[in-house]
Amino acid sequence: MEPVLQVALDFMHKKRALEIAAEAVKGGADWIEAGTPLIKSEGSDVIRELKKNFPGHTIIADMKTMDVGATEVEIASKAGADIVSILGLADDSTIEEAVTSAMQYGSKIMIDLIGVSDRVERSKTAEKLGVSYICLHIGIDQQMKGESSPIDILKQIVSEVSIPVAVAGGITQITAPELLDAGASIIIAGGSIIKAKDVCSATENMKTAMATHKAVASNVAKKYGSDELYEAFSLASTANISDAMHRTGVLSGIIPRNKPGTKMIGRALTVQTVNGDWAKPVEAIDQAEKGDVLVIDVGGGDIAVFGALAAWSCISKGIKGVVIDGAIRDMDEIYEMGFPAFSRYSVPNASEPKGYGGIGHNILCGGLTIKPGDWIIGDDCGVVVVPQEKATEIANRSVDVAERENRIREEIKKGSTLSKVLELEKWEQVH
Ligand SMILES: O=C([C@H](O)CO)[C@H](O)[C@H](O)COP(=O)(O)O
Repeated sequence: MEPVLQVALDFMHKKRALEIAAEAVKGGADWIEAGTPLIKSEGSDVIRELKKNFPGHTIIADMKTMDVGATEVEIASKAGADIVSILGLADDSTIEEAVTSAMQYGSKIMIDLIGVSDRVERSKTAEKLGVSYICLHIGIDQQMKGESSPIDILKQIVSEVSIPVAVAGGITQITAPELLDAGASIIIAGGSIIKAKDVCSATENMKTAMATHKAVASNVAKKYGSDELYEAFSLASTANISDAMHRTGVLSGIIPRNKPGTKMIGRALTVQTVNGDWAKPVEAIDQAEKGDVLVIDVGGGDIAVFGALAAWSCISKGIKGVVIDGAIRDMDEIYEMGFPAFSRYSVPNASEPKGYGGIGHNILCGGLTIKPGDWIIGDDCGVVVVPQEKATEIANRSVDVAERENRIREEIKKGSTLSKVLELEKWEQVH
């Protein structure tokens, strides 16, 4: 079978999905998938609309059925689906029922291996049960933690079954060629196409990558590993990061004191002191590693513990910035030197270096606990903290938020509004 590009529409809204599907079809998409969130928000009607709008294209209903296989396949097939996805985790009886129902309504079954532990064995069983396609799938939530499609398992599945094997899960114009080389017949792409500012070009680029077996450069939907977090956080704003953390992580009352556009990214070196005592903050500078951010807990004190000479010392050491739950001084000089600084207060007066407190233990700043090594990101909106144990996942989710906003921005710029693009009134929470 010729390699197929299946574009997955994982939106909540039918109108946006249909518009983006039209752009993807223009760019050469072969198959169009009604994604699971789309079907769950709009119902099977969206499958009907896709069939009506793109009659020459194979329509996939990503039902991810887990039970009542026959009924769900009947619903999707009657709405126009040519292929219906059933979870590999479902009981054999559900898969058998789905296959029988698909034969009755003229559709086919694709088994989705998301969450399956022995994917090779399950693929062999699924083929025996009569399914037409296998889909090796790394879910979006798994991708955020750094998982990607395992080439070795793909190769094993391809060698063990005779039906076409699809791959899904964060596939980009860079990764598609190696998956085809490993034997995949169907490339399922969601984010790398539907989050692109220009969906038509992104689809064309994916088709080129598939036809030539050569990567085409693209940054959309790239996933970042634990050694690439600086790069990832540099692509997201503090607002994006807070959204990715379900609107948490914000240091309350900590205000940027920088030139507009200043961004700070680094790992926390925590310091605790008392009001006006600048000994530990200044000693911490000598203990810091390049790339650290000093985070100073002064319990909200209003006498300065940090000033311009400390800031110059930080620059000498390669420290990325300072965050103070208390007061800073010499802001005119610090502003001019471009050293990122965030604090609760800016005042002229300091006190004596007495030496209370400590360096490198858990502290409170802006109402949140900060641990040494947590990621600290600051920009014109304020400061957020990302716990180090969740940093890879939050970095990827933050970039995802930024990319989805980039796409929405393009739609607004064509003359629409945020409310219209998101169909806000229709989707308000029911109270
Ligand atoms: O099936 C999918 C996911 O479970 C949400 O419904 C996606 O369509 C699939 O993963 C493809 O999307 P990307 O991973 O963004 O390429």
